[in-house]
Amino acid sequence: MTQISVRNVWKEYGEQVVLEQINLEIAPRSFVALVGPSGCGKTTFLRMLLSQETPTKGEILIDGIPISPEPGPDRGVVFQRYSVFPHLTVLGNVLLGAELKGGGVLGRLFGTARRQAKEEAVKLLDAVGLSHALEKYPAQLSGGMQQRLALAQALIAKPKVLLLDEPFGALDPGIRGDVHKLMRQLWHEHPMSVVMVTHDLSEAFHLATRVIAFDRRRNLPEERLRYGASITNDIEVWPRRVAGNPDFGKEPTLPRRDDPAQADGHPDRDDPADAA
Ligand SMILES: Nc1ncnc2c1ncn2[C@@H]1O[C@H](COP(=O)(O)OP(=O)(O)OP(=O)(O)O)[C@@H](O)[C@H]1O
Repeated sequence: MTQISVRNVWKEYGEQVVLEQINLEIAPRSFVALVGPSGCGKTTFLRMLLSQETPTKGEILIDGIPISPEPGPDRGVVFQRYSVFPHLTVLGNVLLGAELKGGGVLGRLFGTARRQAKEEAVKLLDAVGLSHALEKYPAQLSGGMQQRLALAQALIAKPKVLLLDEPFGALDPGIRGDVHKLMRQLWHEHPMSVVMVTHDLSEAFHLATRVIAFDRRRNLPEERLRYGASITNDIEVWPRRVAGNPDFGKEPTLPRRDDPAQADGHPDRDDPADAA
C-alpha cells in the first residue's frame, strides 16, 4: 500500500539540474529519513512534497491524488528554526495552527469551534510537555521547547504527512535525545507518516523506518550543472519499527532537560535507544 507516490520527478533551476528521476513509493505510517551530502537537493525535495516548489517534470501524489499546488493542511512542516510566530504565545501559536487548517472567515475560529480547538491545543501542549508555558512567548523558551511547540503547532492540523527539515539539528545533544523520544512517541500516537531531512545518520537510523540517501552519480565539476542527484540507497531499518505500538509510552516519563522549570540533569534511562 502506498501513501506518497513520487513518479519520475525532476527539479531544475535554470541550467542547473538539482534532482533527476526520483521515483519513490512511501507506505502509510512510514517514518522516512532523507540523508545525503550538502547541496544534493534534500530540502528541495521536501519543499516539493510541501508544494512550496513545483517539479520541473513528474508528479507527486498523496493517497493516489496529485498534491494540491498550494501547501495544505494534509501536510504539516517543522523547520530547523523559525517555524513558530514570535509575536504569539505558546497557546496562540497552536491555535493559529488550528485556524490555518480552515475555519470561518480568514481562518478565524469562533464559539464552539474555538473552544474545541483550544481544548485540543491544551491537550497537545500537555503531550509535548509545555502545559505550564501556555502564556509564554517563543523567545522565552529554550530551543528544544520551541521545537516541541513547532511540533504541536503542526500536529493540531492533523496532517497526513509531517515534513521535518533538520528539526533537531540546532539542539544540544542531550536535549536532542529528549526530543527524539518525544518525536517517536508522536509518530506512534498520531496517524501520520513522517518525512525528515537530516544530516545526522545516527539520528536517521535512530528514528526512521526507512533511510533514503540522495547523491549525485556524476559529480565531476563539468557535470555538476547537467546532472542532478538521485536516490542512491534505500534502506529498510532493522529491526522493523511499526507505528502505533501500543506498548510505546508506557515507560515512566522523566523530566525534560531542555525545560529550565523541570530539568533535574538526569539522563534518560528509560529508553535504551536514547542511551545510544
Ligand atoms: N530557489 C532556488 N533557486 C535556485 N537554486 C536553488 C533554489 N533552491 C535551491 N537551489 C539549489 O539547489 C541545490 C540543492 O539545494 P538544497 O537546499 O535542496 O540542498 P540540501 O541537500 O538540502 O542541502 P543542505 O544539506 O546543505 O541543506 C543547491 O545547489 C541550491 O543552490
